[in-house]
Order: sequence, then C-alpha cells, then structure tokens
Amino acid sequence: MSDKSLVPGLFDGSAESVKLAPKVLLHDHLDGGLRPGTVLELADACGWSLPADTEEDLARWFRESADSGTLVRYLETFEHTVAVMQTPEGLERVARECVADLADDGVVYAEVRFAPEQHLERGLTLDEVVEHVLEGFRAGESEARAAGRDIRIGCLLTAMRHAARSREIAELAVRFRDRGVVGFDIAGAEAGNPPSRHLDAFEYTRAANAHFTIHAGEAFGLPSIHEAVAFCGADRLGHGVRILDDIVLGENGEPRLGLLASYVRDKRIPLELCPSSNVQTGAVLTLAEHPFDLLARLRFRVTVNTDNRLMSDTTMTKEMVQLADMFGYGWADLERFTINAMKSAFLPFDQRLELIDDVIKPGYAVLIG
Ligand SMILES: O=c1[nH]cnc2c1ncn2[C@H]1C[C@H](O)[C@@H](CO)O1
Ligand SMILES: [Zn+2]
Repeated sequence: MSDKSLVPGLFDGSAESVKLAPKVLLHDHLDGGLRPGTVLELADACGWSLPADTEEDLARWFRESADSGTLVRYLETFEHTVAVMQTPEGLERVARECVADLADDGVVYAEVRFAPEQHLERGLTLDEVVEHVLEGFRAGESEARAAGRDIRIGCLLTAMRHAARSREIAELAVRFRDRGVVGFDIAGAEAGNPPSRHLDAFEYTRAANAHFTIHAGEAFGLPSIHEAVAFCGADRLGHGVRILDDIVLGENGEPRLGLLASYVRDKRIPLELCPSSNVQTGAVLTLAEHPFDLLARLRFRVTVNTDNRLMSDTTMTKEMVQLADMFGYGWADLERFTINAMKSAFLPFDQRLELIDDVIKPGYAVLIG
C-alpha cells in the first residue's frame, strides 16, 4: 500500500531510523514490561523464586513461555511480574523504568495500564497502589525530560474480567482522573468472561464522562467485540483483531464488511493492534497472516502497540519495523498510524492536537526530509 509513500533513500526500515521517529503507544501493560534484571532484583529482595536466575535466561523464559499459542497460558507468566510489584519500592521502580524505556525508544506519549487489584498482597490499598505507580511515572517523566526526551504518560486502570471488582476499579479510575489516570479497561482470560459481565462498571464510567477501552476480539471472536461496542459502548478495542471474521472476500477478491465491521469502521473505533502478542497467543497464526494491513487499507483506525514488552521481547520500534518489513510501509504510513493513535488517546482534544502539531508532524517532517 505504501510504495507511493516511501521516500527513496530516506526510509531504510532500520531500527535506528524508526527509533528516531516520534511514536504513540496506547496498549502497554505495566506488569508486562519489566526489565528482566529488575524482576531478578525485586524477586531477590522479596524472597520470590523465579524460573531462571540470569537476565538472559529469564528473558528467554518469559519469551518462550508466552509463545504458548493460547491466551490463558500466556497470562500465566504474569505470576512472576505481579509477585514482585507488591511494595511501594517495587511499584515505583517498575513505573519509573517503564517511562525510561519507552522514552529511550522514542515514544512521546503512552497509555500504560495495570490492574491495581493484583497488587494488594502485601497490604497496600487500591489507592496506595495507584499513588505509587503514578509517583513512578512522574519521576520517570522528569528524568526523561532532564535527559532531553519529552514523554507523557497517561495511566489506565484495568479490572480483571474473571474477578468481581470492575465497578470498584472504574470508580478508582474516575477518582484519580485529575492525577494522571486517563481511563479504564478490562483484561484477562476472554473466553467465558464477556464484557457484559461488567456492564455496571462501563455504565458508571460513561455516566462520569470518562473513557474506557475493552480487551475484546483477541482469544474470543465477534460476539465479544459486539458486546464491547454495542452493549458496553467501548471508546476503543484492545486488540479487536478478530474483526477480520466479519470481513469476507467477494468473488473478485474484494473485501465486504459485515454489519459489525462496518459499525467499527464507521464509528472510527480505534483498534489497539498488538502484532507480536497476537501471534504468541494464537489470535493469528503468523505475522504474515495478521490483518493489520488489510484493516489499514480498508481505513479502519489502526494503531500499533506492544501489549507486553517483556513477554514478547519487543518495543514500539520493533513492532513498527516488522510491520514495515512485512507490508512494505514507509514513513507516511508510520506517521499515519501514529496520528491515528494520538487522535484516539484518552487525553483532552486540545492536548492531542498539540502533540500532533508540535511533536509528531514536525518529527516525521524531519525524517521525511
Ligand atoms: O493481551 C492481553 N489480553 C488479556 N489480558 C492481558 C493481556 N496482556 C496482559 N493481560 C493481563 C495480564 C496482566 O496481569 C493484566 C493487567 O495488566 O492484564
Ligand atoms: Zn493487553
């Protein structure tokens, strides 16, 4: 799709050049992005035993275990990251390092999510958990700014869909809306836990004029996406990759959209696509079969995301480079995906526009030349 947009000689598709581009990340889990060395040190400090004892081995263990082909087994790896994020020090450090790593990768705005209810094992309250994470984000932003890298982080609070605390977490998200929390989400094993189980949490959030995204259409197909948009009113879809099942190819190979796919596209509902994660959990079989490009060509509002940088051994740069390699994208495409993401962020409109006009467009203009 992008031959026209490729600027010969300037887009070499290398990680070095893509790293320089301003990037926007909407779907990244705090407990899925720890540095292996930090997991080792925090585990040592709190007496948690890990499946490997060197950074290299542990990184490989996460990557290989997450390569399971099912979401449920993929999620089992989080036991080890959540276990070391139970103290003020652990939470603040992980949040601070998350910002440093994203800033180092050229991310200028990120929404990072986590589930506060999973961090209460050592006596912290839900409010304290959120306060410590926000403290870590603020420290990370200041350190990045001092190092000449401006990055802004919005926090999303996730409720686990198999549990029964979603209303409480939605209230927590609204309570912290002026302190850095920009939205609400549900995550966890999708099959058997449809979004409508959490309707009251979404209704509460909507009534408070607050934003939410829903993990849907990852391990479970169209019914989950339908509930998320039609019953719950999701502002965005976490993954949403199985919307592909509502697109059929006609006799001449032209794609035809079903009612749900049309609705998602007509309403410009952003898809938080996470290519590497989707292959690992078996949502798609291979990157080559990922519907990212089809959806982009059909002008769905596609965005590029990491999901879990530790489990997928990935970064925004890696996700963009592999998409560019696979589908032949150039700078204009990467800029469009980035602007899609910025338009879809849960920040006030004027702030989104400011980042697009003052940071993203000038950043790509320099690269395009
Ligand atoms: O891609 C995902 N789908 C569903 N749940 C997920 C995904 N990635 C992470 N999670 C879960 C595991 C984490 O402990 C939780 C909160 O970040 O969210
Ligand atoms: Zn996710």
